[in-house]
Amino acid sequence: MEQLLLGIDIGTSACKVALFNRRGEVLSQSNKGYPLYYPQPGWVEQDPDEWWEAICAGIREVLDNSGVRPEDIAGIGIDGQSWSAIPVDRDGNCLAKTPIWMDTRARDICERVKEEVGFDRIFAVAGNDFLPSYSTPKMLWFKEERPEIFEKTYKFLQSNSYIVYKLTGVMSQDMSQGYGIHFFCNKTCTYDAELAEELGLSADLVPDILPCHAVAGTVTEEAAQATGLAPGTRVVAGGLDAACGTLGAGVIKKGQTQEQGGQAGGMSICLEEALAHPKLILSPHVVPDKWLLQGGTVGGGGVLRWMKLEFGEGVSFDELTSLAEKIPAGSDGVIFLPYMSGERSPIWDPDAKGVFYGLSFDKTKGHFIRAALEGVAYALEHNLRTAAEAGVEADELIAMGGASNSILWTQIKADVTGRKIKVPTSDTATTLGACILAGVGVGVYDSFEQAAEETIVITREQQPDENAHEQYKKSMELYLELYDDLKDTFRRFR
Ligand SMILES: Nc1ncnc2c1ncn2[C@@H]1O[C@H](COP(=O)(O)OP(=O)(O)O)[C@@H](O)[C@H]1O
Ligand SMILES: O=C(CO)[C@@H](O)[C@H](O)COP(=O)(O)O
Repeated sequence: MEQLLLGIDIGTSACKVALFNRRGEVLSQSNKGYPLYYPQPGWVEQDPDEWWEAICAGIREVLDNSGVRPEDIAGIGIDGQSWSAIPVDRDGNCLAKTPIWMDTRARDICERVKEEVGFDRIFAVAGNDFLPSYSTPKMLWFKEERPEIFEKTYKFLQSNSYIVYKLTGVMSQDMSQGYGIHFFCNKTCTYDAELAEELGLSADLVPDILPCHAVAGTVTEEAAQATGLAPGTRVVAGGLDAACGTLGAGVIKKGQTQEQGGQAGGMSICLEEALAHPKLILSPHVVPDKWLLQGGTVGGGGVLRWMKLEFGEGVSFDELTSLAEKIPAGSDGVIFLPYMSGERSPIWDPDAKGVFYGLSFDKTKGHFIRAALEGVAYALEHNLRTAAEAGVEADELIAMGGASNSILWTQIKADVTGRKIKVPTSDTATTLGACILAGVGVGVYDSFEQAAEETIVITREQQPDENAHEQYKKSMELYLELYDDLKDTFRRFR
């Protein structure tokens, strides 16, 4: 009997479900979208039960289209977007929409708590700054602004944990997503109960911690009814989407670096120690005893998705990006600041705005598209330079996410960063990473190294062009200067 593995990715724009064989070949996959809600300026939230509905439909579609026996699925791995704060009661009922990773509603709480508890005390445990995008401030927001919900809250769950619960009835917290909780010690991967109290919370509000590849539970009869899965199928704890994508891109050794091309942008540099930087993001890798020093930007693939929705008039991504092919590197001086919901690393400015600079009558739609693609690449380079300040040098990049489908965009990132970019088989690195976790957890693979060896194939490599890189050094200076010149304006007119 072929041992199959099912990967589920709770992305920002959609959930992806993919059925893999042990060689990492996709037998069937589905993509089911769900809405984002923007109820107030700075608020971005999603409904976990809409995630669940989409995932049930996605699993059924994959099972129907593949024709496999559900019993042949040896394990299920789930990865999800970062920094949720899903309040659930004792019966696991979701009590409210969750603010997602772009949401900055808790910004005032962050400023107050950092005053009261102190940056150093928090950073010493978390290895991350106390910023509104993270889960902890969102838990405090529920406590202070929605006490009627907070009082009924038994646990706050992460995105993947909520779906693990819906499948198995078990509430868990995986190590990689622990980084969203500031009383989770990134070095020891344990809770600091004292810091939880100092922050005004309790470690009892989050589930027990599991390694990402540990079996959290098995599919219940109820979940089997909802999905078509076989009852008893093993489900592992899973992890952070960026970390699973990093694993699925084959980044499991020190210095290897993932380039993130989902809605969010950024990178993850694999480390063998918990090396923090106040302007970057530290999380455990989903691979034990490894860590990821991450740059997480708001404007990743989502910038192009927004342009396609608002200005694309039904064209495909490739048709849209083809307009940029004819525009020279640097977009004839047009610069785009991709700060479309404030910006996370390395500037951490919730007031920052998206900006197109350098327009004149001779500029075309192609200039807008190319400047947008380049702006995302400048944000990536800004994070790589920040990591270098911490003594962490990223060498070659390995691309993942939907944006890695674009040869032009990948070339622009190579030219801006001056680094070679390798692209694995397809943009299913995130679901493949989730499946590798399941495969190691249930014994299909003996190790992560063996799994990566068997499943990950690099299909193309893109080298930086020296002339373009020289041009981009100048554009990068202008990009950085524009933000420095505008940041006070962003704040005064927030
Ligand atoms: N062919 C393409 N060219 C450029 N960008 C693409 C292409 N296909 C998808 N994308 C981008 O990839 C993003 C979706 O990637 P995905 O990894 O599915 O993100 P998420 O998991 O965050 O939903 C979209 O924002 C879209 O802009
Ligand atoms: O914040 C991070 C990682 O630190 C992002 O990875 C978000 O989790 C969104 O992921 P995508 O939906 O863009 O894949």
